[in-house]
Amino acid sequence: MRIVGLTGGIASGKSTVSNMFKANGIPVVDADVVARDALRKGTGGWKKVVDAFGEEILQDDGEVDRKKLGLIVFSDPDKRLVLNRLLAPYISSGIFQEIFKLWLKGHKVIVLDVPLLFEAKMDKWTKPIIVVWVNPETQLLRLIERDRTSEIDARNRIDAQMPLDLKRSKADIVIDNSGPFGDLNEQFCHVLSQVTRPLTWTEFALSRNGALVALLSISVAILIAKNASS
Ligand SMILES: CC(C)(COP(=O)(O)OP(=O)(O)OC[C@H]1O[C@@H](n2cnc3c(N)ncnc32)[C@H](O)[C@@H]1O)[C@@H](O)C(=O)NCCC(=O)NCCS
Ligand SMILES: Nc1ncnc2c1ncn2[C@@H]1O[C@H](COP(=O)(O)OP(=O)(O)OP(=O)(O)O)[C@@H](O)[C@H]1O
Repeated sequence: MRIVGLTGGIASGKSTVSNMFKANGIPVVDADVVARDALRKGTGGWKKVVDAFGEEILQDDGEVDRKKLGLIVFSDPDKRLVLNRLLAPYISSGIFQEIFKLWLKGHKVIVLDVPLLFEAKMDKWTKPIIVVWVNPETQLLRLIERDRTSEIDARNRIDAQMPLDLKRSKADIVIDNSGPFGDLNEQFCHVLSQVTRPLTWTEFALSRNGALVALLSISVAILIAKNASS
């Protein structure tokens, strides 16, 4: 199974690109959805976060007030680190469960949409890595408009992530989403054909699966040689 990594900055257009993959029959594991489930009332993640941040982050119904928690952690790097550390095990195990389910269903290509793919070091599990890039002015405007938030909060959220230009430098494929939807569509068609084409022998040999097959073949060859000589 090929796991394609999809990442980018906040409001750079990852979900928009994810929806395009889904519309083309490619399943997407969305880390934001997994992270939301990890913070639902009564879960292990919820208990740890309430213990650390106090009941004042809760709404009347006991669910976490995400807006409130967001304002706290996006303006304080130390608190954000605490939240990240508390939720990380639940998020990674949730992501692997989702991947496993899709593997059992026999999917050949899936997309892993993880905003913090590089920060969480999950990039080594994905190939190719697609980075959705957008110019800083457009990113800020789209974020303020979509989340109906203040410029300060939007800037805090952008600054909470690895710089988008650095992410772009680590990408196998870059989608520039600074233009209109039509431009994005055009780039997406090209990307879709790239990620759905079969791997070349060289790409396969250099992949983890290739290394695994090589290791197994060598082990079998050694076993056969040992049996033949005894
Ligand atoms: C702080 C929370 C409650 C704010 O919730 P809110 O509904 O306002 O935002 P939402 O979850 O939809 O995230 C929106 C975007 O913010 C960015 N973001 C989220 N968490 C983080 C983080 N810890 N660090 C940097 N950026 C983040 C991502 O680009 C994400 O796509 C929430 O983001 C959260 O629980 N974050 C910690 C879990 C996490 O790391 N999620 C990212 C999945 S890899
Ligand atoms: N090419 C485009 N032209 C105009 N608006 C766009 C374009 N691409 C995305 N948008 C809008 O920009 C906003 C951010 O896009 P989207 O939600 O896909 O970003 P994201 O990277 O998934 O964000 P997050 O990290 O917060 O999950 C949305 O309101 C979306 O409709």
